[in-house]
Amino acid sequence: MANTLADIQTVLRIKPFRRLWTVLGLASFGDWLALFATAGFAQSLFDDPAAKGAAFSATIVLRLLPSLVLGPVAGVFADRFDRRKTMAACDIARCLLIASVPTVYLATGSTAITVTWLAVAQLCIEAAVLMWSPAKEAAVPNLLPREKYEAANQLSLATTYGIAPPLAFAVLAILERGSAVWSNLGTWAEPMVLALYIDAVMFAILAVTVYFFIPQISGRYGQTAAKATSLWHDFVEGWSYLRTSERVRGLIVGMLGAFSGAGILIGVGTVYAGTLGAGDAAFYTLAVFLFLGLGAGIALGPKLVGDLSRLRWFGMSIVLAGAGLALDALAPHMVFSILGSVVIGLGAGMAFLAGITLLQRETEDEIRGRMFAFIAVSARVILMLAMTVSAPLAGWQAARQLNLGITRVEVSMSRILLFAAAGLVIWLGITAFRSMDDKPGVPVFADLWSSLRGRPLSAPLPLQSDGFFIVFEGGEGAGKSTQSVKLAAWLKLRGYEAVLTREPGATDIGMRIRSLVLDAKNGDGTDASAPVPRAEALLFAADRAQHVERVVRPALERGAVVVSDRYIDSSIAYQGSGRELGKDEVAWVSQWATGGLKPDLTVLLDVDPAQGLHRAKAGGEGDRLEQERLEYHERVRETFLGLAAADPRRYLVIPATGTPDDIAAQVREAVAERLDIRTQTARTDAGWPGLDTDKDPDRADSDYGWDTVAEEAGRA
Ligand SMILES: Nc1ncnc2c1ncn2[C@@H]1O[C@H](COP(=O)(O)OP(=O)(O)OP(=O)(O)O)[C@@H](O)[C@H]1O
Ligand SMILES: Cc1cn([C@H]2C[C@H](O)[C@@H](COP(=O)(O)O)O2)c(=O)[nH]c1=O
Repeated sequence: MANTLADIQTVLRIKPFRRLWTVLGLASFGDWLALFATAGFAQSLFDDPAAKGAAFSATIVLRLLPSLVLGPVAGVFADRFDRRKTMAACDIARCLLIASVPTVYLATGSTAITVTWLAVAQLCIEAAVLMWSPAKEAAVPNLLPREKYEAANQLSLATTYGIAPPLAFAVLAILERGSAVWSNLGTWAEPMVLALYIDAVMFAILAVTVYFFIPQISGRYGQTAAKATSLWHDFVEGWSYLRTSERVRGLIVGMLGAFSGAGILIGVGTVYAGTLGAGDAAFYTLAVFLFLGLGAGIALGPKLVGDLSRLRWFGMSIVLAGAGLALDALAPHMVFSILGSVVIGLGAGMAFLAGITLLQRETEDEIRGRMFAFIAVSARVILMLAMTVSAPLAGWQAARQLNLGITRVEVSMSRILLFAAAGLVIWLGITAFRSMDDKPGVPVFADLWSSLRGRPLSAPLPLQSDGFFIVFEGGEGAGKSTQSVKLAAWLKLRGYEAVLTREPGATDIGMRIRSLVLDAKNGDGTDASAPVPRAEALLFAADRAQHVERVVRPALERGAVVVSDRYIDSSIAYQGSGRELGKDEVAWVSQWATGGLKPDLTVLLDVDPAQGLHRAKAGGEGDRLEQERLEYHERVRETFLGLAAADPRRYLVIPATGTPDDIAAQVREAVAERLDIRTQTARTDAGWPGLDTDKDPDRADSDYGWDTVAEEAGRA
């Protein structure tokens, strides 16, 4: 379901989640503050500009290293122990470690000791973050109903990446600007020292909040005894879960694909920006647009795609990010690069949101922490690897000009790498899509288009069928009844179980609907009691739902050949075009009503409406629809022909001007080809189920009327 502001307000009304969200916001703020304050503090210990730069980047690298060692076990902790206690303990640890850095300096006054301790503290802070994050991610689903996960994730991601970093920078800027005032108080009040102490106090408050005010985070640990299995067992269990769950594997493959693309993009970014000839600012401009796209994807993605399957959305978003990379790789001008960056951001943002939400939905509480830890660690490793490999490669070999006639493109190693990244990401996106698709058989673009318009296509209901579904369509008097009876009789003669049926009216309910929609004068004898167009469309759809569920599906599941006089196309033509209700809308209603059941073959008997109506009325007035004006029937005919032209493999169009026998021969030929009848012997020599064996197919018209059909099919 697409999220609205109301959904976000709803999740914030859930007290435990509101508190956890506040904790998350403050913790993210604290993390960013700690990261940059420690880096800034390390810088302030040196005077030499080169040493300052090295100190800054070394502090950040130190924060990334522990994930390689500790990452795999962090998730085991999150799943094994009470998550509330894990989070509170990590917050206390962070408080003490952050406070210790300036304290060691103040106490010893030694740069060497402080730097050494800072390195140790950085490693330990990161270890605490590694334990805290999967515990928090895994706890969220225990506080919310399933359908609210996505809105909660939107809120969390916006807080972590949209609100917390600028707030942390703002605090650092204020502390720096006011340094002239508070530095006079002593070394302890220098900007970065103050920032670290403020941060430490905040983590202490968070520990208290988590421990005493959000008991719900404990979840199952609140009720059950501690686990009896070993840490190693839990670790191995996490890995084997990855092997057995195809969906979770698809999710992880997709997410890691996206991260490898991001790593290559960051690695080649500056060199690539240079090939655009747009000056030094080009790299930063592209980064800004990338983040704008990312934010838009997270904030607006769910609203944009509406009710599109989230499993499909995930794969499609990754492919979109890959397409953005390809656009960047080929961009002849800065404008295209900006567009490419926005597309990458959009795709990555949507994939990130969908991925986290799906992982929360798809994984059991017992294993969730390990899955989140796995993603966090692999993402960091892949990101670092992709950056370190692609950055030096990007500058390899000078760029060459490629003349494309209308424009010149600078072909450089950075673009080749971007193109390779695009290929990789698209391939992984498609792989993830395939392994997770929950609507196999539903065309991807039609589904996406319908979802953007608010009506996603539903997955076809499962059908175990050896049967074959043939439908006759066409205007009034085209000869559908004549031909369907002939075909059913011929099939029976060949030994098939042929079920002859029709719409509307193949079931008891259908008979009543038929009378409601077709009787020329209803109830009081006036047109006022006739169904209005939308009611008419829904009545036909209701008849169809009953018909498919009670007659068609069971017959197909038995392996029968079903021959139906009219089906969905009649609704598209008569109600969609004739009544001008909209072909797509009417098709969607029928698709839903039938659970997506499509005919294997549709025989369209094409007749000039004037001629067909003349035949059908046979001197009488005709039913309510036959009394419609000629233009109405012209529209119906055009629509039938249009549907057939759009899918020629599924349709056989026969002009209804030949004799009934000529037409029947053409139909038989097409059906025989599809059922491979010539190469088969009759299925039974003893007779046909439900029919007398001595019936002559040539007399089928008179012998096998609709009553026989309905009885055979078993009216419901
Ligand atoms: N090929 C044909 N040539 C001439 N007349 C035909 C042909 N096929 C059927 N008819 C006659 O046309 C009339 C209508 O035929 P039929 O009931 O089979 O058409 P239909 O398409 O099922 O009509 P409706 O849409 O009204 O149910 C019948 O009298 C039938 O004998
Ligand atoms: C299934 C279906 C039918 N109709 C119309 C078309 C005809 O006018 C009648 C059916 O009469 P028939 O003699 O049985 O062919 O109903 C429709 O308008 N929409 C539909 O979906």
